[in-house]
Amino acid sequence: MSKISLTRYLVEQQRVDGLIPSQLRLLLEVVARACKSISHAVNKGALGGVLGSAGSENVQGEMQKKLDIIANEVLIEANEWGGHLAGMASEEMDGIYVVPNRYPHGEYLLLFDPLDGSSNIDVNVSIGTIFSVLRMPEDDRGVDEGDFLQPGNRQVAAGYCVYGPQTTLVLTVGDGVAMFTLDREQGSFVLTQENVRIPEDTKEFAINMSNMRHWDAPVKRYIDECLAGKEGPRGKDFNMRWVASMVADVHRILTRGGIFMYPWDKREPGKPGKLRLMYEANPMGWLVEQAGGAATNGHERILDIQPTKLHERVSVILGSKNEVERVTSYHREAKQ
Ligand SMILES: O=P(O)(O)OC[C@H]1O[C@](O)(COP(=O)(O)O)[C@@H](O)[C@@H]1O
Ligand SMILES: [Mg+2]
Ligand SMILES: [Mg+2]
Repeated sequence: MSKISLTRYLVEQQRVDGLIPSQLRLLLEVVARACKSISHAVNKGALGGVLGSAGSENVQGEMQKKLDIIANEVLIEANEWGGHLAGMASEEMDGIYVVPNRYPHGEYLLLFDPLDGSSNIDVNVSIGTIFSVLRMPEDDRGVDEGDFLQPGNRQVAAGYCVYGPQTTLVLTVGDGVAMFTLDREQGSFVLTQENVRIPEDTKEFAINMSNMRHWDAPVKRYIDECLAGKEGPRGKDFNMRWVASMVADVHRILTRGGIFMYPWDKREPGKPGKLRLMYEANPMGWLVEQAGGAATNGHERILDIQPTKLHERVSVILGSKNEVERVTSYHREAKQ
């Protein structure tokens, strides 16, 4: 059987199934090319001089790694000229990036976390790029931050690329989830799995356990019950995994199920959570839902949250449907 490249897959989505317009297909091809180029940079590691700190801070007050900045530049440069875009927003940029001369051609807005899992870059553990595509509001004359503040249920495409033992691009345009593996010899992404499904039940959870003493009661209750194993109320033993790269943890969940949580905690009570809504939780939440899973902030569906600012943070609970519903119900009960 002949291999199906990402390009052919997208052309089929456009022509045969009429699922995406040609402009969105081209945009996604440009994003994939940028990811390929980031993958090459990641692979060079110390040989390419790309490891280590950049010595600067981003808008969130986090130290930037060299690769955070390189990945951001690769995505901006690739999409500035090739992507039917009106504007871009990134974890690594304070404000939005208005694509020059976009009007009337820029139909879309692209948001990304150029390099997710920054703490893993230097130690050669999986990292990735997360992206989300929104439509540019039509009646608008100029691009401003307000145009980006759309809930996740308005995304037209979302995905990530994980740079691990393999480089894998995972994509949804609202018709299920497909995975593409980078064939380095051919230089192209090849379809390796379609109709990805997350099992509804799981015995595996992912959470940073070192924050346990700071959690809220519903999260503590859920994890306590998992830890109690066969003898506890769940009647089964659980396993734990925490890569500390959301892309890698979500990739595992899309591959074999599980629940991922980065909940609100008492360390910084004013912040809803650590992860960012627009370019981490929304794209991951949509991918997980498209694969039959669920994603909430403990109280509501992530995709229904109306953002109020670009770098808004959110509490995240996502993965196998029955587990996410259980944690969400514990939050509901605690509120009553
Ligand atoms: O350091 P911790 O608390 O384990 O947090 C890990 C989480 O932080 C993140 O690395 C945040 O992403 P960035 O690296 O893009 O800031 C997630 O990928 C991951 O789930
Ligand atoms: Mg991130
Ligand atoms: Mg990042």
